[in-house]
Amino acid sequence: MSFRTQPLPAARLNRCQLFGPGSRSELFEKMAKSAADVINLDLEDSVAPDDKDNARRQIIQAIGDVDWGNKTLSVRINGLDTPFWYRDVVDLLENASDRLDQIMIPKAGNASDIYAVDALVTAVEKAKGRKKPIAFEAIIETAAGICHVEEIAAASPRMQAISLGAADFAASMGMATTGIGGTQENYYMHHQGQQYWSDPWHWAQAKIVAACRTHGVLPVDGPFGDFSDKDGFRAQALRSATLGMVGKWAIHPSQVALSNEVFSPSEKAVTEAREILAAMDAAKKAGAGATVYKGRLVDIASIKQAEVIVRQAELIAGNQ
Ligand SMILES: CCC(=O)SCCNC(=O)CCNC(=O)[C@H](O)C(C)(C)COP(=O)(O)OP(=O)(O)OC[C@H]1O[C@@H](n2cnc3c(N)ncnc32)[C@H](O)[C@@H]1OP(=O)(O)O
Ligand SMILES: O=CC(=O)O
Ligand SMILES: [Mg+2]
Repeated sequence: MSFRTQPLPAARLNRCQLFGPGSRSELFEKMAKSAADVINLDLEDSVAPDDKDNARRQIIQAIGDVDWGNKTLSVRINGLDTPFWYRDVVDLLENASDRLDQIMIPKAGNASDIYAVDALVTAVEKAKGRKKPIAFEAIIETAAGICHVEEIAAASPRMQAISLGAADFAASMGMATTGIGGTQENYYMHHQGQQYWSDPWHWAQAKIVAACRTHGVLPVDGPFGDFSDKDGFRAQALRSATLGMVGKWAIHPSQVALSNEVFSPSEKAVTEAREILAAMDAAKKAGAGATVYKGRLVDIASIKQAEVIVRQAELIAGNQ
């Protein structure tokens, strides 16, 4: 292993990110009362161009007025290819209260995109004497973004999370689908008369997870458009969790509980993880690096695996 140890990501819960358009202020209180760990107030694609100024004003007002509890409060700004993004950053940083935690940068294509937003944010923070540094999350949702995901993860000490945005990603890649995430009807293997569905998002997710883990950034799965399909959402979220992602977006309140459930380790998993740690502790005292737990090998790597689950359980317990 490299002598550089893998940095831990920010110690915060990110099991579910609930989105809502900045133009729909009647949703803000409902979002604040939800069980989502992260709130994403949107200035980008859920807001019509003529409504951007109004949405910006409403969001700035609500950041100060609404009780957001202990949630991470994030605003998705417009992409760097639009005339809106600089005004989003300047107005937010000049006028929003210190309750704002994070800015989400959509369609990040390379490290320079993050650098540009960082330069602007840093200047306004200094000019206004803002006490709390704003964190960044980015969305990988273009061909350029997935090619450069590692440099994006490393681009700024402000970077705390990266999501896969399945809708724009599919469009940018020229994928033959209008579905947002989940199983794609035509993506299957055929064997002896049977169809076996594959996961077209898998490779991009794995690439994002590796880049994030290398640089201590939280990897997150993005939207699942069909909010009436709970089984489909759960299957997608379970695959993401198994690959190392820490959470998923909710584009409708009905997806919040599902996401929280999938990205919270079960009691059984936590008990097992603690038992593995205890078994390895006993092995260490006996001078062994490996032992047997429930008939299977556990060794020093198992300690690190178990610690992932215990750390998440402790974060959840600390949040209650
Ligand atoms: C795909 C690429 C992306 O960029 S995704 C991220 C950007 N998109 C978004 O932010 C969209 C977020 N979602 C929404 O705007 C709405 O949920 C959509 C999907 C339009 C559905 O709205 P609507 O028809 O009002 O839903 P509904 O009648 O089923 O609502 C039931 C109750 O829940 C509420 N609700 C709705 N959406 C939210 C939300 N995002 N956060 C919190 N609460 C929400 C509704 O107001 C309604 O409440 P009540 O039962 O009447 O009190
Ligand atoms: O912004 C999210 C997406 O899926 O596109
Ligand atoms: Mg998008």
